[in-house]
Amino acid sequence: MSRTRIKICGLTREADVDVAVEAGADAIGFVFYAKSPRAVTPARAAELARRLPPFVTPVGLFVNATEAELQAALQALPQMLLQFHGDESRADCERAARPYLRAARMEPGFDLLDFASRFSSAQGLLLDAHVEGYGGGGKVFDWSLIPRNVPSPVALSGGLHAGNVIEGILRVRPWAVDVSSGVEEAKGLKSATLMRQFCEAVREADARLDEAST
Ligand SMILES: O=C(O)c1ccccc1N[C@@H]1O[C@H](COP(=O)(O)O)[C@@H](O)[C@H]1O
Repeated sequence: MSRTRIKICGLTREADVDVAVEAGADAIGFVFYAKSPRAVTPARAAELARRLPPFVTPVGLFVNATEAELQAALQALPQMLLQFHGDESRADCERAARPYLRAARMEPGFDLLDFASRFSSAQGLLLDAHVEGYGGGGKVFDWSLIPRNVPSPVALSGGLHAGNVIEGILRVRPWAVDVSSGVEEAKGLKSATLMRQFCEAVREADARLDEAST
């Protein structure tokens, strides 16, 4: 049975966390990047993460964070999965000795297979569109740029919403999907309706994959 994992990223309010969990999110992202409109402090992220039930993973998103910033966030939220979304090297990603996702900023000419081999210690690769400001831009990239034989689990991201995620899943067959601006009513403020619609669309895509395989 297909079960595409769902990550909803950039949550800043308790009510949004509760709806995301109830709608079926497997992971909730907290943005530790001060320039993002969705940025939260480590203390605030820890407060929000206290609402998560077992088996829903908190994910900390970093963009070129300093060692002190990374450690402060890890101290507040020791159980989180790390997501590196900037220009971090493999050594940067490994320095905390924690499981991590590495974001690849997809654009024509980008060699994803080379990137995957450079970041083979990542738990998975998160494929996002190349945008100014590193991410969260709501931009879809050309999914045909993704080779078939990516050796790591792939989280498809970049401009996803309830209206295009079914097509994304059917075409790319990712391990997970990740969404931020596509489920927002305003930057950093998630919409309960859009989050529910997004999760329902993912389940619909899974049902279609199962139907196609019988
Ligand atoms: O959310 C942000 O503000 C952000 C800032 C810097 C880097 C990444 C960011 N978010 C991540 O970007 C992708 C795509 O987001 P969207 O759905 O296109 O808005 C997603 O993985 C977020 O986790």
